Order: sequence, then C-alpha cells, then structure tokens
Amino acid sequence: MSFIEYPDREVMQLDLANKIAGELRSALDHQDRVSFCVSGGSTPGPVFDTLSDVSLDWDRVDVLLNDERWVPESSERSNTAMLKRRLLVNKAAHARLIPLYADVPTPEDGLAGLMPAIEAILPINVLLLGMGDDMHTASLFPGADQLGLALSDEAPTLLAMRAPGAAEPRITLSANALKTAISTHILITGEGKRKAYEAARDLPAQDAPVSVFLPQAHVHWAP
Ligand SMILES: O=C(O)[C@H](O)[C@@H](O)[C@H](O)[C@H](O)COP(=O)(O)O
Repeated sequence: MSFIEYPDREVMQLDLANKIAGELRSALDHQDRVSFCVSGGSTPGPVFDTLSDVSLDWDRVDVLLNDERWVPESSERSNTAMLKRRLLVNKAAHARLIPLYADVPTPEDGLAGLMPAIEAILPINVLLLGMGDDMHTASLFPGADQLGLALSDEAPTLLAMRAPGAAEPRITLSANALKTAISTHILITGEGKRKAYEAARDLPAQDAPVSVFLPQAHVHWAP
C-alpha cells in the first residue's frame, strides 16, 4: 500500500493518468485484451480527460464502471453518461464499454443480463476507485442492505445495493470482483476524505468498506 500526496489536484490528475496509461500499455504487451475498471462520481473526470487523448491500443481495452446509479444515461447522475463524455472520447473512443446499466426497472432485474460480460473480463488489470467521506467505495456503502454479502467470500460478481447514503438504487461489483485487480488506485481529494482515509485504516470493513482495498492500493491525494 502507498499514500501519495500531491501539491495540487492538477499535478495529481496528470501523474495518475500517466501511471494508468503506463500500466495499461504494459498489460497490453502481455495480453490480447485488458480491463480497466473505473469509479464514477465527480473526482475522476480530469483524469479521464487526460487519458482519453493518450495513445495506446484502446481497441483492446475493456472499460467498465465499479458501480452505477440505477438511472438512465439521460440522468445527470449517470456514471455511464459521464464516462462517455469524459473518457470514451478522442483516442479512447475505441475502447469497449462493458455496460453496468440496462433499461429495466430495478438493478435486480438487470443482474443476470449484465453479469456474464463482466465475469468474462476478470481479473481486472487496472482498477481506479473513489471514496466517499463515509468511507464507501464503489457502491459498497456502510449500512447498505447487501454490504455483508458484497464483502464476503461468497459474493457474486455483481450485486444490487441500496443504502441510506445512496441517493438511488445502485449496482456494484463485489469486493471479491474488485480485488481481482492487478493494480489498484484510489483517488481522493480534500481534507475530509484524507481524514476518512486515515480513519478507515483502523476500522472494520463493515464500517469502512474502502479498508478492504487499502493493503493493495496506491492512494492518491491532493488538497
Ligand atoms: O457512483 C459513485 O458515486 C462512485 O462510484 C462512488 O463510489 C464515488 O467514487 C464516490 O462516491 C466518490 O464520489 P466523488 O468523486 O463524487 O466524491
């Protein structure tokens, strides 16, 4: 595990984009296809902007979200729409998006159709996680209805998730699926998330789901 502190967000975003590009290129030297699993939310956008214009064999890269809010792409809350605006453009437009949303009423309705394509691209080559002030990551929220299962060895690859801290029903990769990652990066900004990260190191997974990834993660932080 490593904690990398940057003087400002722009330096961090550029450095992390370069690190991820290097890891993807290295994986592409050894595999026909590689998988890049990314967080939604508001923090990773500038990293995606930089990555989208990096030269690599994007047509051999499978991109998927860690999790998704169960909303259509027309919603401003859609992580899929954000990904299509910020990452899957320019050179990276040639990447293949593995969907994490389907136009059915609930995430439970979508699981069976979405799961096979995700299982087919595991293990993850490069994983980019975010974190909330409540120490959730992906949609593994403290107090979530299926958190225990999602953190367990028996977890399926994909689960529906509802939580007091989540504005809408979610779908999320399980901890097991996310922990297949060969390289894990966690991207956080601001004093609140730094304090949350420091607290998470000493808390059980049920209270700090992000903690299960810390031993193998490179945590990138800027004020
Ligand atoms: O769907 C989501 O919201 C994300 O996948 C989630 O896990 C995110 O990474 C954190 O909530 C941080 O979000 P911000 O980057 O917006 O603070």
